[in-house]
Amino acid sequence: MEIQMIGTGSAFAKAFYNNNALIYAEGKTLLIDCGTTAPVALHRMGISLTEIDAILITHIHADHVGGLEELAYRYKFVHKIRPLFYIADTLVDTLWENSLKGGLEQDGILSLNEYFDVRPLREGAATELLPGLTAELLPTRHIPKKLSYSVLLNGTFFYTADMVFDGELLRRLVDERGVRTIFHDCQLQAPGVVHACLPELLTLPDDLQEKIRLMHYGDDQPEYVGRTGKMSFVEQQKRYVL
Ligand SMILES: O=c1ccn([C@@H]2O[C@H](COP(=O)(O)O)[C@@H](O)[C@H]2O)c(=O)[nH]1
Ligand SMILES: [Zn+2]
Ligand SMILES: [Zn+2]
Repeated sequence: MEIQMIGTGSAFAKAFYNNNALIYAEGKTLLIDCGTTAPVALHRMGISLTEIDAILITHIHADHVGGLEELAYRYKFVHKIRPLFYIADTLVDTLWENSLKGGLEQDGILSLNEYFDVRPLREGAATELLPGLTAELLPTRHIPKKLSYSVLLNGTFFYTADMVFDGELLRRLVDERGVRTIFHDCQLQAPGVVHACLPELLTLPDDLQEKIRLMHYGDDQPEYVGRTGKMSFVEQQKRYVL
């Protein structure tokens, strides 16, 4: 399994694309989240939508779902394919009713299923998304009363969506679930109100920090190189073997 972030930026970053990822496994490709900048990032990387076999959505913020209208139209009317689309069962209706319907509903097209092969996921249940690629959604805290899910891939790789600091969860995942690598969203300056912030992540013991790579950062990221303890930054568009 390999990962390539098409972007590593925060919601407001301008020097980086939105924090969305491509996962490569056994010749197939999964897109995790599809923010507003995803279509242009994929285009500039030379990646065709036809190379993406499935999409997984973590939560409903524009830097994670804002590119879906364009993808839906291009898949349906240009490529004439309906890719697999994974999302927590608790978010399916909200995504359509509150985010996409205004743009995508038209005569004879009344649901997200017309564009994507929607496969609702139950939280906590490991599901094979593509051959050789299983995912388990873990509800993690982000915005009060707003559902957001982090993802455990193939049991060993933990990809936070957007989440506040939760050192106990990270400890349990490593000690009890065998997680070896963590890609963690990170707000570089305190306070981390809706994300983990760097000062909080720096309180983690070295053995956890060594497993963590930081993503979802702001345009000030270059100022923090060398100031992240045992953690390191994920580089946008570089491929990592997991
Ligand atoms: O209660 C809130 C809600 C949002 N924010 C800011 O907005 C962005 C939302 O985008 P994310 O993708 O979740 O980052 C968040 O980073 C905050 O900057 C907030 O401060 N408080
Ligand atoms: Zn975000
Ligand atoms: Zn968010």
